Amino acid sequence: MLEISGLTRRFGPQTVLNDVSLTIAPGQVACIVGPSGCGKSTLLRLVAGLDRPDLGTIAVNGTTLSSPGWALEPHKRQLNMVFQDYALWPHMSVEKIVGYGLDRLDTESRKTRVLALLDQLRISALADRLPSQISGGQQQRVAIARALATDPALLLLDEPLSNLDVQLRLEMRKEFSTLFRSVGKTVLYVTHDPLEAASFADVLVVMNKGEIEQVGTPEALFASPRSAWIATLAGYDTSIEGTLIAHSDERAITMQVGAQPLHIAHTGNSKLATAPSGTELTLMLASDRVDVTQGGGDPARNSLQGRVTHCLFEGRNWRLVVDVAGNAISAVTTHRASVGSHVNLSFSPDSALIFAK
Ligand SMILES: Nc1ncnc2c1ncn2[C@@H]1O[C@H](COP(=O)(O)OP(=O)(O)OP(=O)(O)O)[C@@H](O)[C@H]1O
Repeated sequence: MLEISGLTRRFGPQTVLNDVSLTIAPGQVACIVGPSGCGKSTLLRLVAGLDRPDLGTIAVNGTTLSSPGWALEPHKRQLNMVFQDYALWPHMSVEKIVGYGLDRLDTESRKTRVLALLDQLRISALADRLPSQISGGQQQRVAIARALATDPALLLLDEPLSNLDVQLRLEMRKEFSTLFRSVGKTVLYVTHDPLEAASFADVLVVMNKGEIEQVGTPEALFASPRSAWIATLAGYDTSIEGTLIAHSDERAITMQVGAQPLHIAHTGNSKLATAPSGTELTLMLASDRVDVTQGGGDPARNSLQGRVTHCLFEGRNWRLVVDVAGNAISAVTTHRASVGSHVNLSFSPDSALIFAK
């Protein structure tokens, strides 16, 4: 169990982590995602003991690792870290690297443990090779085997797949989902790729500007995203900016988009219910759930009028880019539309998300 409470880290005037609290249950795989610079690596480094917090505490399985004014040295923490560049010692064989932290074991036990790990990571055939004699994906496995060798309570991984090509990254996602479950470790995994994270995480931790924005299973998060950034990940790939005119009820509003009043029924957003008129809003839609019909029309609920600026063939469908008061809205249709033509865009309430800025 990893327990982080009120963690704050400042660098000069910049607060990089602000009052971050998080609990990860034993054996869970938690992936930290968020835009570049939001503080993901800083959080991982504080847990690893490579940096010290200004405020807050960190504990693993009830043992305090860090509290105000006090920090356990990194090598005394029951955890190991896998770095982005693997950090393998170039002059050692794979077998020596993996067994490096096992000097408390006798030679025979050490060999047995190392061979079992090499087997688990499917790199037994590479035991005698140097890091320079194996591929990036294999180096990655060696780094993980080394991190697991001392049986840590917590495994930390910082962007472990970012140096691999796309195909290998997809392969490794599958392997990670099996590996993490089979070793039963609590895992804290940082990545800038939310879909990588969602593919095997038990818990997604979304950070933004040094704070935790949302925590939950990937399915729960994508079903009810709390921010426009998370909504983008959940497939809401096109957006419209406007201003709140009025609430009709808690699930319907009128939003001014350029000269058009847009009446929107939506699935509810508690923050929106209290927003005053004049609030800037972002309406997010999924381009494959926007219906396109030809010609203008009455500005009915959940419909907008615009002009086609691009019509792009995508193999099976057409992607239209439609200008609505300066917003480039994307919509996927089964038929072509002429550039310059006027179209009506409509969407159902359950495919619209609205965020107040
Ligand atoms: N030692 C440091 N001194 C000053 N500022 C730092 C230091 N380390 C990190 N920062 C700043 O803290 C912020 C968060 O950095 P961090 O590396 O944690 O972000 P990140 O979310 O991991 O980003 P990325 O996805 O780009 O790796 C950044 O603005 C960064 O410039």
